[in-house]
Amino acid sequence: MQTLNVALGERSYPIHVGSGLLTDPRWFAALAPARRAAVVTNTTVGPLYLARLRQTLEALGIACVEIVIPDGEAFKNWETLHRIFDALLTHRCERSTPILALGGGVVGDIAGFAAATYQRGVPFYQVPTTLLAQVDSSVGGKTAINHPLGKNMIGAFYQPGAVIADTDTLGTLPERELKAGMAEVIKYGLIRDAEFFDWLEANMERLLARDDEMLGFAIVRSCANKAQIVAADEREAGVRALLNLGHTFGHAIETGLGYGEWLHGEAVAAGTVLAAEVSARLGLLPREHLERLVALYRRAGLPTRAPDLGTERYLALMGHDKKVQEGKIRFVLLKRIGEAFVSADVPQAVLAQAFAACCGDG
Ligand SMILES: NC(=O)c1ccc[n+]([C@@H]2O[C@H](COP(=O)([O-])OP(=O)(O)OC[C@H]3O[C@@H](n4cnc5c(N)ncnc54)[C@H](O)[C@@H]3O)[C@@H](O)[C@H]2O)c1
Ligand SMILES: O=C(O)C(=O)C[C@@H](O)[C@H](O)[C@H](O)COP(=O)(O)O
Ligand SMILES: [Zn+2]
Repeated sequence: MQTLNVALGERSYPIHVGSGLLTDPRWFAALAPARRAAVVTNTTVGPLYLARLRQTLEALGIACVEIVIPDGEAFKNWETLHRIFDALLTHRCERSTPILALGGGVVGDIAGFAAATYQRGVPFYQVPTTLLAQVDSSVGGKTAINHPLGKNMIGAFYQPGAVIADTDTLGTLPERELKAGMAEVIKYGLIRDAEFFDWLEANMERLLARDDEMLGFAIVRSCANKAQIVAADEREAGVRALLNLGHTFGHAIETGLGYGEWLHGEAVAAGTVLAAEVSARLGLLPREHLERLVALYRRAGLPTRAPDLGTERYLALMGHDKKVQEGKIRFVLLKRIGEAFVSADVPQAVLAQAFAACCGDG
């Protein structure tokens, strides 16, 4: 078991990572003196883990209001958010009633946004159950729902009171979801932690085989990287934008195909290859580095080619990116494995060349 800290002054919070946390009341003691808590989960995770969490909370004298939403990216929307508000109101949840998100990034993002806005903000706890959520989405306070025109377009920065990541839950995670989570793990290596990238190259097969020790290390190292970035730049005025590597293209893929066809991590992997291709074509990233990252994605079972939406459609979709400033799309590019930066100077011709090189069946 390891605990990290996200240092944000009086809003600092711990990230607990380890085995058996869901059944150990110690990690949930911070919820007291609440006598009730609302647990938001979904139709897949609920049957697997809600009873365990309920028992743990009951041991602390906390009764559970259970809010079970449909499963999938397509449900990270207004309608589901309203269903959560309806349930909170129907059960007379109060300003002091904590909301817990039990599930992957979809549950975490939407429950977090509900917590940020219900009665102008109630206590919030992340209990992530996917690799992606344990290494990325549960940390840092970005909460949101999707809009048909763009990913995560409506949301709030709202930090949790704690992140409780029980690594045992990864035992039931489908293979495709484990691989999708690996895209965000690899991201930390690419943007700032070259040593971690080397380690991932050395250990990818053991990670995919769910070696507990390896996965634990990867989760803690990822969270440590994210915690440092968030502590330095909570609201993405600067360095936090690097966490968006591959996302300008990736979000366009997710939105363009309709939410859910490609998993977020899959879209981020293909989007990162596009960002790396642009970087290489601009003479910024050596081709060998591009080849290394493509090889690692392949070994992780992630896509390295993007769908062929056409340059015009990509540009229109990317025009909604949250990093757009004064109408200019800002891209996260790579200088080498371990160093990324933001650039608004990507000529359209280079983008078109990168799409031609990296889209379609190849
Ligand atoms: N807020 C952030 O900083 C941030 C960061 C990265 C991604 N995200 C968002 O996170 C979402 C993706 O998250 P995700 O990859 O966790 O997807 P997800 O939440 O859809 O979960 C993936 C699938 O795994 C299932 N599942 C979850 N835990 C399980 C378990 N332990 N056993 C079996 N099945 C389980 C879910 O029901 C779902 O079907 C996207 O909406 C993305 O935009 C947010
Ligand atoms: O925490 C961040 O900052 C990130 O960018 C993490 C990303 O992995 C995540 O997908 C995030 O939701 C994207 O943020 P957005 O602001 O582009 O919606
Ligand atoms: Zn992401």
